[in-house]
Amino acid sequence: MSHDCVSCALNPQRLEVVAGSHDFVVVVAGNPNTGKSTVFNALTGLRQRSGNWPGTTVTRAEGGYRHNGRGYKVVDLPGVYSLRSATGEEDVARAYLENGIHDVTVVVVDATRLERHLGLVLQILQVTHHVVVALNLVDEAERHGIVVDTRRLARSLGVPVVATAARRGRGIADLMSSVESVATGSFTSRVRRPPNEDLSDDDAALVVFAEADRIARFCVRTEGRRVRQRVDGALDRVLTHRVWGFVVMALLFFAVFWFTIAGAAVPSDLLYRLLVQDGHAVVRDLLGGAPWWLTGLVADGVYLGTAWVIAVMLPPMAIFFPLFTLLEDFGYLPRVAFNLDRLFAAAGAHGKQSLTMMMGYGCNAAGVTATRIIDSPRERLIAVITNNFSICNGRWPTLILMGTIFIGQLAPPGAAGLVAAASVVLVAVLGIVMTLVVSWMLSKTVLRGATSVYSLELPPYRPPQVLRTIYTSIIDRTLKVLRRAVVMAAPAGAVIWLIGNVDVVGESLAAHLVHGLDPLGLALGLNGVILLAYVVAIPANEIIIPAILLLTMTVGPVDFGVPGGVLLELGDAETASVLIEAGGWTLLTGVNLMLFSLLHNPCSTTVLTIWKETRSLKWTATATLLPLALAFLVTFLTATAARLT
Ligand SMILES: Nc1nc2c(ncn2[C@@H]2O[C@H](COP(=O)(O)OP(=O)(O)OP(=O)(O)O)[C@@H](O)[C@H]2O)c(=O)[nH]1
Ligand SMILES: [Mg+2]
Repeated sequence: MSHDCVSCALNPQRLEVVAGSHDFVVVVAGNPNTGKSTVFNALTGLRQRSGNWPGTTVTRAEGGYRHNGRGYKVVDLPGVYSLRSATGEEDVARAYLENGIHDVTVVVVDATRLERHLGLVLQILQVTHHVVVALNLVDEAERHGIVVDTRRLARSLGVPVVATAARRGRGIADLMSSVESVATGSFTSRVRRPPNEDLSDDDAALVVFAEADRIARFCVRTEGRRVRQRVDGALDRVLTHRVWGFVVMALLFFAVFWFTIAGAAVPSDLLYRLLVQDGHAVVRDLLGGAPWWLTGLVADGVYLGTAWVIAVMLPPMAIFFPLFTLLEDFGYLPRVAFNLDRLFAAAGAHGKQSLTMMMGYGCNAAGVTATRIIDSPRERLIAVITNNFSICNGRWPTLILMGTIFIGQLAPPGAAGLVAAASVVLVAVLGIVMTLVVSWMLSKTVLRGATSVYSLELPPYRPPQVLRTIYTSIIDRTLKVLRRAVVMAAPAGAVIWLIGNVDVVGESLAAHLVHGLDPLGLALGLNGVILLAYVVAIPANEIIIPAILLLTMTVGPVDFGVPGGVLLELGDAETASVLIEAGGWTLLTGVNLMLFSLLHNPCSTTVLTIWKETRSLKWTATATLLPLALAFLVTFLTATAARLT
């Protein structure tokens, strides 16, 4: 089960680095959250994910650089607390450090917490002498009046020590030179006394930590008062307070969603006019001489589907990801995990599940991979199965549109936006409630077992780099997700156009399918169009709304007298009137679509990721079908209740 992937990482064959055009292999190791991935990125110029919480990296990443005419292959590992520990993602790192074929180990330590991180350095030195210590985060140490004497440290350890501030690239050139001198043998590390073989593991650990403490006291000087601890402490008293912690959390998340929804409105509108309205006309013109079906397929199917997805998804993602990353880099996410810990424990789940839940807000596939930070297989499965209730990017647009045209409309015009945002936030909160309820149900039935006791290290608050965060989260996350959406939207647009235009016994194929699905759809307070759209959108949820609009127009009773696809050029108000007049939608349809969107099965990418992570057909099927069954049940209940009143 979940540890299969870890054990194959433990397989020594997998640990061999494939020979390529490099002369040396360098591995970056260290305690969690010390900036290993940031050092890796600075060395290689890559953009491996970093974040201010322990457990950001769960698998190893590889890259390379050239220095003085030699090629270096670099491997970034998950953090380890100790070479003796044995949790999921730590195993990957530990096995690599002990058996991996590498020439130099760069051990990254946090200059502000040297005493805690030297233990691991000493343990690694018992395995290899080819070590360079990257004393990272020296910028933060300077800010807090902590001075580390690198010469003394290097002398005590017998290996080169380089001060770095990897986020700004400081010290990286020196680090490369030191790596070179250790790799080529021009620097000979001092061989340390081997550990006493007769000691028990516990005693050996005590010896190591006593030495770490001695070296740290010898090399670290703290100037001035420990302002940082006071500030961090004061912040934590509020942010992790039993009552205020929740208040701040609710306000912060409301603010993030509200900024996303309100801030995306204007740019979305602009893109919409540019890509969907003007762009569509241009594409049709360009295809002027082509046969009608080609124009239809390309302009009304592929182009419109894709343009719609970009216009609707790009702005909210470009706002949501940077905001979320700023909170993450500041160090807020582990505090949320701390606050929600009791709720998750009461639900029989692991406290770290709140971290994986939050990763799911961008993309459930990412959330599922992040569950590797949970060691217990039982609790990890609960986290995998319930990640679906974190609303991913593909689903925000549907919620926002439904909230705007069905719920916002109920409020007076001035408050419409706020009410629409509130309805979306309410659905998100419902998602958290569902996560807890389903976790509880699973832990009481098929996934019974003890709740793990774990220690969550609260990382220090770190002022994030605002501009850089905005830049990297737009380039890395937003564009990556968008590319995927577009790749999925183009063929889906073509499929929808085709089934809408291929006639079978007097009706289009789409009409046959929609009418077949109508009875079930209406019983759920939805309709056949919505269900068919969800089938077409199994590869990617992003295309639900364009699929619904195109299908409504194709099979709806009202003839708008316009060629296929053109209805997608409508704004919110017109979209509403199309859905209501041609599709026969009511408030119930809008609300139930929101509920269905929250609950239904994960997209195909996520299902594939669940399979890769669990290697179990049973659990992959459970994670796929349980949410779908819930979606049917909840929408059926609300539809029935609505009909009775
Ligand atoms: N101020 C400052 N922040 C840094 C520096 N290096 C890394 N950080 C920040 O520290 C946090 C942790 O960095 P990562 O590179 O993700 O750390 P990691 O060691 O790979 O973490 P895990 O993979 O979770 O073990 C991020 O928020 C980084 O932006 C630095 O030199 N200075
Ligand atoms: Mg990392």
